[in-house]
Amino acid sequence: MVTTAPIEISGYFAADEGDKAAPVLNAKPEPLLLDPANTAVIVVDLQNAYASKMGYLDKAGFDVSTTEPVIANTLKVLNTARAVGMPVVFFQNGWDPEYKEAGGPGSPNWYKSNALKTMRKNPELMGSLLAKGTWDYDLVDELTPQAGDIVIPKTRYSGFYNTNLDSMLRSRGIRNLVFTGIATNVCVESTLRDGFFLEYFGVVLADATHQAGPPEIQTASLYNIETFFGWVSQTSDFCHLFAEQA
Ligand SMILES: NC(=O)N/C=C\C(=O)O
Repeated sequence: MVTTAPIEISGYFAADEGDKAAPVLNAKPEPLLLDPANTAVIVVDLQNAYASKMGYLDKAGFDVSTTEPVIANTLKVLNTARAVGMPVVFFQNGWDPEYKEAGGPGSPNWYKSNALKTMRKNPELMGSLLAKGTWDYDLVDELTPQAGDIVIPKTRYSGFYNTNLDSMLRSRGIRNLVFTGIATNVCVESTLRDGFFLEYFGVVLADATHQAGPPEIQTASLYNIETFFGWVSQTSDFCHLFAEQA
């Protein structure tokens, strides 16, 4: 028989611990069990390219004037996560300085990447956007990784594609992924979606993310995540949940 009763709490119920042991995160569409022992924080592409004035997104015409809270809130999340021993994973998106990893005209990425399109339109920018070794590729200064953090380079939007993310997570027993970063509607959503297909529970901290595009894109992406692929919460909910254990 199919039950129509609303779900009161979602999440991974560790067989040997019962369902009451784990902290419960206030989230939409319903609260989510979030055991720090099987949860990792995933910081998506908080590089100058995506979060700073004069970075790639800015140069490509996207509004980055309100990305500062993303960095400040991610910092709060990282302080909390490290204090309770949660693994922290940073992604860095980009390619080698000659853009071999970006793919040529045989790759859809060559046509859809706004960084590559911007550089083709402005050849003087060639080599400066999303190229390893440049300021654009670097993580923002405020979020310098600490000892024990995991830094994973990636060449496409999803952090699961062609990277060692899945094995890094599985080998640590991780089942829940807490997302911050830029852009909500591109690399955050792509990675959370791929995680969903691999049976990870993904939750986005909305005020620690920012969209590429107009504000309604943020709303649309969060709707998509909350309705089809995962959960949506806020920085303060995450930090308060673990404050006592930190
Ligand atoms: N990090 C991202 O979400 N990237 C979005 C666009 C791009 O990299 O061109």
